[in-house]
Amino acid sequence: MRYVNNQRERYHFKFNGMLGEDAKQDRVFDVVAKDVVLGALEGVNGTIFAYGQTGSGKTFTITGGPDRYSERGLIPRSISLIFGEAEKRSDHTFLIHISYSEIYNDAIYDLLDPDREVEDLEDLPRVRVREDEEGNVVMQNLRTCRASNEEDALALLFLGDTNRTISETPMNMASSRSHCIFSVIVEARKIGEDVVRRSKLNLVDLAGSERVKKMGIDGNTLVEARYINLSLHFLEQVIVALQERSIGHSRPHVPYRNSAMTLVLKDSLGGNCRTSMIANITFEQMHVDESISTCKFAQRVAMIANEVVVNEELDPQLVIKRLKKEVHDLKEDLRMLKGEEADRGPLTEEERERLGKDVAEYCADTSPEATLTITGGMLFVNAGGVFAKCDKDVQEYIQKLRLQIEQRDNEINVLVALLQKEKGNRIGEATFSDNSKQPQPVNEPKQPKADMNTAANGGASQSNKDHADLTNVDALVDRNKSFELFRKSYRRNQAIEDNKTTLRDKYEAAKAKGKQLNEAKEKINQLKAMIEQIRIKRSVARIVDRSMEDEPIETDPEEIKAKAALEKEKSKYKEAFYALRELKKEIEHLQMLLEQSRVRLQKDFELWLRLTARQQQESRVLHPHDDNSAADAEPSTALSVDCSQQTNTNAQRKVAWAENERPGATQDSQKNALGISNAYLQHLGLSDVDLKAVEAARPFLTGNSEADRDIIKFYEARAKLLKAYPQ
Ligand SMILES: Nc1ncnc2c1ncn2[C@@H]1O[C@H](COP(=O)(O)OP(=O)(O)OP(=O)(O)O)[C@@H](O)[C@H]1O
Repeated sequence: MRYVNNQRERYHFKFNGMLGEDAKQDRVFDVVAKDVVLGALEGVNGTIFAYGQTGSGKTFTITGGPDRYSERGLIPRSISLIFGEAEKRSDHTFLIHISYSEIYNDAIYDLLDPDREVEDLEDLPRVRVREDEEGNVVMQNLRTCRASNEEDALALLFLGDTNRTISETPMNMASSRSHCIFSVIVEARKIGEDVVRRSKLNLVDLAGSERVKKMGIDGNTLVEARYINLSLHFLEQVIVALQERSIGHSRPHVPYRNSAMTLVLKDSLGGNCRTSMIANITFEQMHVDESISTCKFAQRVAMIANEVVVNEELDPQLVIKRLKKEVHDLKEDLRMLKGEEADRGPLTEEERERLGKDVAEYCADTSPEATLTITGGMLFVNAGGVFAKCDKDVQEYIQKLRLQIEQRDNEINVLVALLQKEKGNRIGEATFSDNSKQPQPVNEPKQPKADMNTAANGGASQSNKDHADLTNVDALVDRNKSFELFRKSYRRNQAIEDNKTTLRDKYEAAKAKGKQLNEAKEKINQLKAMIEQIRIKRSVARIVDRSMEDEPIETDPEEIKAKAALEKEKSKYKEAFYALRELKKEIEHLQMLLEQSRVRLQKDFELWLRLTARQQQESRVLHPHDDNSAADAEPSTALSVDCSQQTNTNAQRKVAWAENERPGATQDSQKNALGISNAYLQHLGLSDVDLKAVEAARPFLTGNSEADRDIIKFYEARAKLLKAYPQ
């Protein structure tokens, strides 16, 4: 700790590890997530959550980048590890379910909704969260979908992400203004045992932890920001309470119930859960305050000690199954001992004789090890009086079996009652649905309002209710042209094109591997047939020529050669098989990325269209006789602009950024510039909510046109001024 001018200059934090800017996603996964995910397979609950300021890379870490396969985040990597391990553990059976929810303004929404035409968040089903009598958190109305394999699980992730993208408002397009929780519910049973292990793995992407004060925001944006800050504040309160508790302060209450987010994450925070927190920070000087506050928060979280146990219990279903089998076997024994026969004819003379002999021998044998083995179909035969000697023993044994059966039946009844009660409890808490019943998310991705081609072809199906005012704008008459124009200069177009090329290459590679696989398979079959032939020939030769009988089989040079070739082909086959499997995964991932890019491109296009229309209308109103209304006035660096008389909005707009950049600008002149920017917005009837739309549009405003450059500069300048002089 160091102080300069009474200001703290240095901070020291101690964490489990630090990953630099150049850390790749696979390393992040290995360091942060791998153990937690493997724990979930062993019945230990796990949570991984990312916390940090807006834009620090939380979504990138948890879900992944939008462009490349190598940028897959913790969720797809965890899915891959879970199903890879499940396949390896052949002595276990695994049952995997997925849920995916979003918390926005303290309300929880189910992102795995396959049915509806989602246009905004309110179209998604609402989830209620409550605690049961034992304090367990119950999510009511949250869909929990079965995933039989990795593809199913990825398709569900994709479905949720697509719903998330579609339901984003322009205000939150540039950043996630909600918390998202992707959960994997694992049930593992060892074959032949009655025990089941259950665990839940949560991967949580929290909303950005700052912003309200810096942006002069109002309306929905302010409400949204308040909710985010409030829930993060409650999260902090929970962490502080837990921290105090962990260092021995007796604190009666941990305020989980203050917000939906803290309640949902109750177990992850201070409960039975192995929790990893990722503190995402930005190194830039201007974000140093947020970075320090993120580190402080992480430091507190690091001090909480959770108590983790393996969630293991007897599975009533399995016990019932085993007991039923036992009862069945006992009944069979009983029937046999009572001499009840299934429909078999009478013993033959020969059987009678043999049975009589065996029984006589058994009865004559006085040693305790004496056994009677009855073979063939005689097991259920009424052997007449042959058991007379052992009758008393048999009666006792029968009685014992009866008692055992009764006991087992009782156990079954108790377990069935238990199971019914449990089922009753679960009804209404979560909807378990078999994924196979849902529309396949991969092959039939959620269709946005209109697809890329529809948009390019006139967008007849496009909902125009928001854009009715666009119809008179010349530049927007031809949506085809507009779309093409937009697409070409779209910031992410290059990444989309690159992905298309990669996808084509991967298809080619998969085709080549498929060919290799088939060739190896064919050769394996040929070699097997060849070895078979060699063996037949040799056997025939041995029969014909008795002198060959002594020749050792293993040294047949022809067979040895064929076997070596077979081994070689088998390893080629294996190599091609695994390569093809990897390629398949990569191809599917790329397909999903492209589909998501398509959805986002369409949304961005709509937003751009709206902004362009607004710009043009603005120009027409202000310059009705000026065809070249975009002509610029020089940016004014002198703050003599009187905004009440100012009609040239371009100049008015430029004042803000010019003043912001001007060397030697004073506080007063900058505040004045901010005032002018306010007046500018007011003059146009724009609010900061609209400005947020501009902000959202910024990443894809290319800066190629003067108007675009203007908006970008204005937005940047206003953001900086607001940061310096919060209103
Ligand atoms: N490690 C990285 N490598 C490359 N790009 C990254 C990395 N981390 C983040 N980015 C990029 O930075 C931008 C912001 O990241 P991201 O959206 O993940 O931030 P965030 O913390 O989730 O923000 P918010 O809280 O606003 O949602 C994105 O465009 C993302 O692709």
